[in-house]
Amino acid sequence: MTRNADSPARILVIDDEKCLRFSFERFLAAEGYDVSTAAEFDEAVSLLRQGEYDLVFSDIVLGGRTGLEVLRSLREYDQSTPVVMITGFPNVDTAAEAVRLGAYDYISKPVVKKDLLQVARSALKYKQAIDREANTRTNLAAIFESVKDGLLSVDASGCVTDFNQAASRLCGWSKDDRGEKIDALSMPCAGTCRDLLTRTLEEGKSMELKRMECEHLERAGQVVSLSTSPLQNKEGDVFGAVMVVRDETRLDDLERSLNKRQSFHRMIATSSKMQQVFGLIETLAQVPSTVLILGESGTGKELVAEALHLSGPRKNRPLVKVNCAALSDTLLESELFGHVKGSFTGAVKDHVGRFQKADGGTIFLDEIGDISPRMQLRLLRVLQEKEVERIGDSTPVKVDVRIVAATNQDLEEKVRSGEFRQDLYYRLKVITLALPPLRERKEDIPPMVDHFIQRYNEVLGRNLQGVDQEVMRAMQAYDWPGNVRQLEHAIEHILIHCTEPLASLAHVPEEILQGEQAVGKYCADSEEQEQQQILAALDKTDWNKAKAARLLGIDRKTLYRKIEKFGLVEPFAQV
Ligand SMILES: Nc1ncnc2c1ncn2[C@@H]1O[C@H](COP(=O)(O)OP(=O)(O)OP(=O)(O)O)[C@@H](O)[C@H]1O
Repeated sequence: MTRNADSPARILVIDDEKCLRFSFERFLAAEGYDVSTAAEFDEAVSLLRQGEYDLVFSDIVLGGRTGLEVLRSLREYDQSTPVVMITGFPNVDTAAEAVRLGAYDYISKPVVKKDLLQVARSALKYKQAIDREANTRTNLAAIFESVKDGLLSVDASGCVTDFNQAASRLCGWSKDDRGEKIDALSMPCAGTCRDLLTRTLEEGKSMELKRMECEHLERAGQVVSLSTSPLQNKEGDVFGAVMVVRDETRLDDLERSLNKRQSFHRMIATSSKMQQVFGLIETLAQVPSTVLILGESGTGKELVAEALHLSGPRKNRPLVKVNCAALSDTLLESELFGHVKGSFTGAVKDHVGRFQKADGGTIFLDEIGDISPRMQLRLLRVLQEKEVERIGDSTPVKVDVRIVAATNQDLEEKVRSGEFRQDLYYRLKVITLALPPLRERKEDIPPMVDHFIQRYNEVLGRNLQGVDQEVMRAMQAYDWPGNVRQLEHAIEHILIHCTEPLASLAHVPEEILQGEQAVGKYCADSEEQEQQQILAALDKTDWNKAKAARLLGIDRKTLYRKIEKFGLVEPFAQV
């Protein structure tokens, strides 16, 4: 029978004296209690079995039976309902005995109304407290079982006192393990949790272990976080410990796949175009063929070369990078092939070339479109013969080097115009890998912004939390002629100019706000066009070379080299 919490307390009065039953009923009912009466044992037992009582008054002598028998019968199925014995003078000892056996109290005849009501109130209060405790316990047990985390408790001696279903599922414990010492249990895992619990008991301190693979035999790859706390009494004595086992396997898997998609080596990108690039890099890394990386300046060609090297079997051998546009022809030749002492003025000692330094590994020839016809021929020989000749020494040296080249120029056009050797072009473009410009993969901008903020926070010792929505909108609207390099510079600019936690438009470089599209995308098809683009950028920026390089989206060093190559002079300096 379900009882409303507001319904009056139900009291059963058991006595064979009619007038006592009558006066008890009257006194108690007047107080608002719901009172029933029984004159003898069988009737009492039957009423008790039918209904839920909050309190029982029972005469200690009931014809041939006793109040003790009523108590015993009730306790077979109900531990909490208080029973108060009613006793005449000669039976006081029996009543006291009844209290020892589990009766709540006794009252002596003749019963005074005041005493009756007082004992009723106190017994009902006691019953309420017991019910509350039982409810709490039931709720706790329900919570204990319903939480997804595994919970386990041990006593002071390390014996398992309890664990929930999640703990059985995660750790493989069974009913039989209750009461066993945790360090004697055979566990299907590395047993890290057991060690942590034991230490918690010994040291009386809470402990935590984040994300560890627990080497569970039946749940391969299971990753859990553990936290333990000592159970202490008011005096601070440890009387046990609890452990929470959180299953992080799914999170770990998710993160792993997310990471895989968000970054590849040092590259950040979520766009499908870049996912394809990542996949292609993985495939190409396994073959020794020459790869030509194409893409506008700042798209990440150098990072692709790095990823190609690091994803393949040569990863433990050197990756040697050469920016062909940053060196003069003679210097480039000596850098690539090496020289012997005295082979030219200034060759004061032997020099090992970068091809030899890269032996067994990879050489990355950046800005390959810029090399002179003489260098083109020398390079062709290396590609054909797989050997190099040092300047001043005609003995060829065998090299085992994978060649990865990159350019932001239209090599095909250069071949047509006779600026680039066709045979070398065909040797280089065995496999081409084209990197899309940033404007064609704008979904990569938010993760890159986060990445660069994190990087420059570290470099500059700052704590920028991010950029506001307007900044992100402006960044998404902009076309980024300088691609990722320009985005990176923009974030560096923001970090330098912003001291607030969140960057706003006021901190964003002007060219992005004005949607300036620089001087046309920097991807020159001919030297003449290239020269014009560079001049336009220099003009626009009053010959501020850092700004011009940013506008062109090329490296500052490359710009200096180009200025030198084309013999460009600042108009003001000419006067
Ligand atoms: N996907 C990316 N994730 C993170 N950083 C990137 C990414 N792509 C490029 N960068 C960064 O942008 C800058 C330019 O990249 P990188 O030098 O590889 O470009 P590039 O195409 O070789 O340029 P250039 O043609 O001028 O030599 C570097 O600082 C690089 O770390």
